[in-house]
Amino acid sequence: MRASLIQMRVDPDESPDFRRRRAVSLVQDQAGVDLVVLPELWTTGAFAYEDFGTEAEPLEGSTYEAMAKAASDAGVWLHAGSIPERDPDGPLYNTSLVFSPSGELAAAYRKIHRFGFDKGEAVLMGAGTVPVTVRLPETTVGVATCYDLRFPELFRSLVDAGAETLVIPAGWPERRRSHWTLLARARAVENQAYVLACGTAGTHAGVPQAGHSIVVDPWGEVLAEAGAEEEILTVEFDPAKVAATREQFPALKDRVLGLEPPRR
Ligand SMILES: NC(=O)CCC(=O)C(=O)O
Repeated sequence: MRASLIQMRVDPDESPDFRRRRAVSLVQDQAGVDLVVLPELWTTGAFAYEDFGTEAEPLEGSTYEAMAKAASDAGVWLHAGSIPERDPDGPLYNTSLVFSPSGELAAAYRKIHRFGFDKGEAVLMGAGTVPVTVRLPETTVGVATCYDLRFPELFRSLVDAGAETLVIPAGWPERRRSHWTLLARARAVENQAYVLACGTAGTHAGVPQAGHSIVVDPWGEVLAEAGAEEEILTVEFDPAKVAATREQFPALKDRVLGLEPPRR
């Protein structure tokens, strides 16, 4: 299976509209791969909190339409990263969209763990509540978004639902780059799954982005890692390696669920 992670530069030099057109053309250029991944909130930037409200779109808004068409033009599965979604009856959500090669929406995932503690995304957006997997012909994909990477229990629930490949769009800052690569490898090793984690390049809202999109195999080996600038990271991987790893080193079978609370 071949996947391309489009590590887009997100900075104030271009408008969200211009970047959307650029994203369409970058996705169209990936015809021939199986899966294309874009980063988190690439229209605004994950830290451009003041733009969330103005750039928010209904689920089936302009980014949805552009990405559905780009997926079908290229004939690829497209994880289109996430958009600031305006729910007509509720708050904003950080919502990821996955399209099939015919341009149908295959999944929408509202980010569960919002970043910012008592400000930013954590107060501007609502929290999703439902983990999401998507069946591709070659593998079952579990989706998560950026800060979710820090919460292993979400990934366990995805694995319990059959996930073999974990796809994580992000807008991760340079300041915590060491956490990004460490956590991506940890999620791969503990879940014996592929991790495809796609970040952004550039600087937006004064926050330099880490880039360093990364693909990790179920043994924790890094198959490919981008640099800090805009880059398309294309990688070939074998989905059958997940079952093989889980069979040869069956640690997931040794999970003990429902532990008693610790004694004090
Ligand atoms: N957009 C995000 O979720 C940022 C996450 C982050 O900076 C971190 O976990 O560190």
